[in-house]
Amino acid sequence: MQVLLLNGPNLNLLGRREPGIYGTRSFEEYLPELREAFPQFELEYFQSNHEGELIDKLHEVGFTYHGIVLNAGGYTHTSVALADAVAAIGAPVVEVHLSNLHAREEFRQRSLLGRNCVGSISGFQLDSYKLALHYFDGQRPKRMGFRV
Ligand SMILES: O=C1C[C@@](O)(C(=O)O)C[C@@H](O)[C@@H]1O
Repeated sequence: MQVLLLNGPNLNLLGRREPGIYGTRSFEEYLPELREAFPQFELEYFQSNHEGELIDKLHEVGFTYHGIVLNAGGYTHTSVALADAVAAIGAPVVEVHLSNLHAREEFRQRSLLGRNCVGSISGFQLDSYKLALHYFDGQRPKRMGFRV
């Protein structure tokens, strides 16, 4: 089952960018740990600093993948177009953030995407992604008590 991990602007600098807020590990460092923890999923990772590329990626996988874990970075708070793309596709999207948005500046406390997502996870650093994948794991079809 395919799941897309989609990161938006500036998340390519994780580990170097404001480490007091976002931690000291890059996403590339974390990814193998995530893949090991969830061997049941085929995890594809895509990052872009460009709004249109993020939208194109959502369109590309949004009608075939099992789910999408989306950290839209700053676009979370500004992008109607990205929010529309999340609403347009069929795959469920879980919004994630490393930092606890509720404990930050007021402009970060509003997500334009949130209403179109199945849920939002914020504040658990890189483990926010793990928690999102646990949600998708719980959504897998089960038969006779065994995972299929
Ligand atoms: O780029 C980011 C990262 C972020 O999405 C997070 O993961 O905590 C929070 C956003 O407000 C910020 O613009």
